[in-house]
Amino acid sequence: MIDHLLSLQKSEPEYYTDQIIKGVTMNLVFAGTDTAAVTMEWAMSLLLNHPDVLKKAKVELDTCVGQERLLEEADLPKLHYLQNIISETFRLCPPAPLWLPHMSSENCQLGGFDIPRDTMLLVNSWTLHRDPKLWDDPTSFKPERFEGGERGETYKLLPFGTGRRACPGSGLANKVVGLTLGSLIQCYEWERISEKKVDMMEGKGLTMPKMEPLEAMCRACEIVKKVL
Ligand code: HEM
Repeated sequence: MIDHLLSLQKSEPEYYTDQIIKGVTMNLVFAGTDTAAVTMEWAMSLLLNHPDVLKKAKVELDTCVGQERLLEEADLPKLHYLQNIISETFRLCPPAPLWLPHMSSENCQLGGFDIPRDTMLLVNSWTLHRDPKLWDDPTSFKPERFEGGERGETYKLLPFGTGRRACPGSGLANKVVGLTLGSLIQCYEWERISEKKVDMMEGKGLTMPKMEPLEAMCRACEIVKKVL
């Protein structure tokens, strides 16, 4: 991508300055790394607290991919239950819960409030994702609620924002999270470090980190010996 930006600098040097290129690159690194890492930490925490869900995901991976080769990007569309786990993680623990600030371009009304032009507006997807008017049993972790795919509950899920300023990295993020989480489940047997459930308290920060970093135990599966 930097190569591409540098070649654009040759044709349009006034716009693609070094400062713009540095800014775009840093923006993508900041926007794309912590968000995906936090999602995986929440997903693993939820799975460790719901071993039945973890077991079902493992069965899906063993059936669709097996223990002879590693999970690949091309496998992801077949792994519906893994995708449902990711959707349910995004619902309960959206890594960018306040999106980015938006601004009203005209006077308008929102939810019965008069909003003047040029007002900063923050959307709280954490609250929307737990609204009992929109979701059945909203605080429970139930990946099955997404079983209808696009025709099911997915349209109410807004972890990447919506509209023209929605996250341009959503496709990449879904692949990174799917491949990493899927590989962790395919390659290792996971357990909590004690009988006590993983603490799900949220810490402070733009990308909604866990208050307590996740600690877990894992044992390598057959595939790890074969591929490493
Ligand atoms: C789990 C991963 C991610 C989540 C949950 C996420 C979420 C979001 C959200 C909620 C917004 C604000 C949308 C709005 O205000 O309407 C956003 C914006 C943005 N995201 Fe992501 N993001 C993720 C990964 C990525 C990745 C991988 C990239 C790029 C490599 C990226 C690049 C951006 C950029 C550049 C914007 C600003 C877009 C604009 O202002 O027009 N994000 N993201």
